[in-house]
Amino acid sequence: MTSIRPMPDRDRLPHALYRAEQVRNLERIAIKGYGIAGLELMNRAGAVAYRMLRARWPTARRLVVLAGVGNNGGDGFVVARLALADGLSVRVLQLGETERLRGEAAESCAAYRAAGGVPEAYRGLPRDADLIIDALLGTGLERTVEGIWAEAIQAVNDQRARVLALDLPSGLHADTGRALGVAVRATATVSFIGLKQGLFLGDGPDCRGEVHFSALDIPAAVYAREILSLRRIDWDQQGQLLGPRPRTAHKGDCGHVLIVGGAPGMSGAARLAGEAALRAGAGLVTVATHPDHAAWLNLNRPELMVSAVAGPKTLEPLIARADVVAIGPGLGRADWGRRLWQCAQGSAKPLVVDADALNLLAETPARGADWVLTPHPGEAARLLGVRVSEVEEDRPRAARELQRRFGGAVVLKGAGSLIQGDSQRPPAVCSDGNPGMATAGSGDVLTGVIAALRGQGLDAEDAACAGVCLHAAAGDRAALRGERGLLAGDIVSALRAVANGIGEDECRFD
Ligand SMILES: NC(=O)C1=CN([C@@H]2O[C@H](COP(=O)(O)OP(=O)(O)OC[C@H]3O[C@@H](n4cnc5c(N)ncnc54)[C@H](O)[C@@H]3O)[C@@H](O)[C@H]2O)[C@H](O)CC1
Ligand SMILES: [K+]
Repeated sequence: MTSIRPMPDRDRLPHALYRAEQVRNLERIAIKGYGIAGLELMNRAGAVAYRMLRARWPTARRLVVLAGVGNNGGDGFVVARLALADGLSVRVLQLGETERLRGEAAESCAAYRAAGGVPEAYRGLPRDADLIIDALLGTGLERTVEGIWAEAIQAVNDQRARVLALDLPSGLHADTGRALGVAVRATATVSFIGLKQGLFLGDGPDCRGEVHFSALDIPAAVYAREILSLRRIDWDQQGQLLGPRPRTAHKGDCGHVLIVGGAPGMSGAARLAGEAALRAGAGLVTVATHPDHAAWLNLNRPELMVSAVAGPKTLEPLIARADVVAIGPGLGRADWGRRLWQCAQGSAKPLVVDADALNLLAETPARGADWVLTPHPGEAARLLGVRVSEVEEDRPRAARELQRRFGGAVVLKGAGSLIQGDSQRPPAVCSDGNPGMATAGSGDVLTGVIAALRGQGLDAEDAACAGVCLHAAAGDRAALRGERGLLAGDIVSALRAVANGIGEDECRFD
């Protein structure tokens, strides 16, 4: 029986992500190199999807399969045939002419007919479906969805029954995660052979629902023949990079982080970054900030050390004492911020560069071997001299170009933050996180977290990957009390429990 990774929990989802062409290559190797027929793969895919839907929604009795004219549709016919054999009520609504079906898809349709099934031309969605199976489009999506295909997808999104997408939500581009016109918003997606990177990029997080995966029992040796284009990371995996604290540890062993920022009126950004660095395990944290508010910046967080800096002369000794410098939160682009940025940039210390320091870098580009840049799409666009839409159109490409031009490790923030380092490893995309984290100060918290991990000995790329995942997992923990109204300070409050692997139900104190 084909094994499936049944539950959508990220622990069992593979970390390897692929583009459509790579999955087709894996299919080709499985078929040509291991003699697994295309029809056999399709039958396995349909069987996996059918077993998964029966386990996930055992009371669903009335299924509607929306079938396209390619092999994604073929998967749908397999599901329909199995449902029919189980005595469920099932209707297959065909988009495009059934006569256009070819190869394995035509054979699956014929098997469905032989079992007593009668495909119908799509003329709208029935209102009594318990479950809709989206078998319209998979990795063969070639163009913007229009006409009756767009109407059908919109009808699926407008109705209330649960939706299981086969391989990909129809209309979602397998490589970029962009919805081409319109895409199905699925309750769950079951992906086959290779987990598609588009499920974790662009519109993917909004369309995919729960993610399930099956390799369809393709031999592991097949995967050795295809390099990853992207790797999925999460805190469950990245947390391993931080071993337990030595019993003899003292604060000097855990890194001294210097946060530089907080121009007049923007002290909160520097304060958030500093507190986040403490909560992510830094031994010492100093905030170098504007004299206007230095005296009270740490009033209710005395563990933070605060120094008023007027310019390079007062900043240099603080940089000399630090292990890592995070510059940018609330820095501003006035003369004060500019002079501090030039001073920090000229130091030999590992840097984490965020917010206005990135905008100053965009004005006077430079390369850094050992820094971590953390742009959001707007800052990335300024650094690259392009429109934001071009960054968002192909995020892996934008991250690659940023790393090529500026060096170090780059975190391209957004839904599915991307990390591109200068090692031979493929870029990484974090699958933790939620829209509640799109809130003022969230980026400042991330800057503090990455700086703290850098100060605890991780290199730029590892600190960026682990920092993004810790920040996102803390955001998910904070979102247990609701995404709307989630504050950056809530993320800070969740860091400690998540960093120590303590579950939500194990700690009821704030
Ligand atoms: N190959 C195998 O052994 C397996 C494949 N699996 C499933 O197959 C699909 C990929 O199938 P493919 O036929 O390449 O493409 P699609 O079914 O996704 O559809 C292509 C089909 O649709 C037309 N089309 C493309 N874009 C549009 C559009 N915007 N509007 C309308 N029509 C469009 C195109 O002309 C083609 O005719 C894969 O995702 C899996 O689901 C099995 O899972 C494993 C074995
Ligand atoms: K689909």
